[in-house]
Amino acid sequence: MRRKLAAGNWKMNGTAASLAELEALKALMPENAPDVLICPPAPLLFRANEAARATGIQIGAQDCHAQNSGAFTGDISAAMIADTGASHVIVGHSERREAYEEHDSDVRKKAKAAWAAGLTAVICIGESADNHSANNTLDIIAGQLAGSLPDGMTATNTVIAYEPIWAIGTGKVPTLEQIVEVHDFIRGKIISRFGAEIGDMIPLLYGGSVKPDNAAMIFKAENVDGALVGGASLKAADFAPIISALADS
Ligand SMILES: O=C(CO)COP(=O)(O)O
Repeated sequence: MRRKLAAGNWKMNGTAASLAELEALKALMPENAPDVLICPPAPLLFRANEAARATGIQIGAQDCHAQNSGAFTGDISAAMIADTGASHVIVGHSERREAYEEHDSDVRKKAKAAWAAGLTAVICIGESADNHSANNTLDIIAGQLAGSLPDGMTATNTVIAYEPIWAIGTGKVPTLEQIVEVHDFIRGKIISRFGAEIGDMIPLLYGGSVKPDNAAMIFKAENVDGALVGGASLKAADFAPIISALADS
């Protein structure tokens, strides 16, 4: 059985006061809750880990540098993230690919740095609106998987998040058929490259406008093992029903 994961990406939102949402979330979570991960902004990581300790909620970062240390002003390394007590780091989010021109090769290096620090890498992929309209989704995804996933992926060191860029923050969500098609395709690709023992066990998340009212539909897809949620992860009252929908799927 693959583990289910409800992951929240707070992006550049939240202050220390927002960490009260962790306890609120714990109170609203069902007893059979799947794994839950919150990725707050980097300055909150230490405090988030403290606040989450009694809740069972895991904490992750939103990006890391590919190097362990050095003259990289403003950056943070995977080792530093691990030092806060965090367990995961998102790499290759489309907002970073776009705003910082991160390419597959950068994402691959960051994922390896995450592994070296003992973190699970949440590797993001997803096609643009133009590629979606031109029916190039599967080609783009195949290229991103080939380029962004390092050799050495195991059943526990990686989570893959498929986030169509046109669905992020727009309220637009692919149809269930489209979600099934892409996640089945990703599953097939990782099984053929890494073998069934690994490829079958990697959790695949869907991300892009996941909300309490569409989560159950999204989790119907057999190869969707959870979600990477932006806006609706900021408030416990919005994230908890998504977690419950995943638990019930
Ligand atoms: O980018 C996302 C999560 O990483 C998705 O964001 P939204 O859920 O706000 O669309």
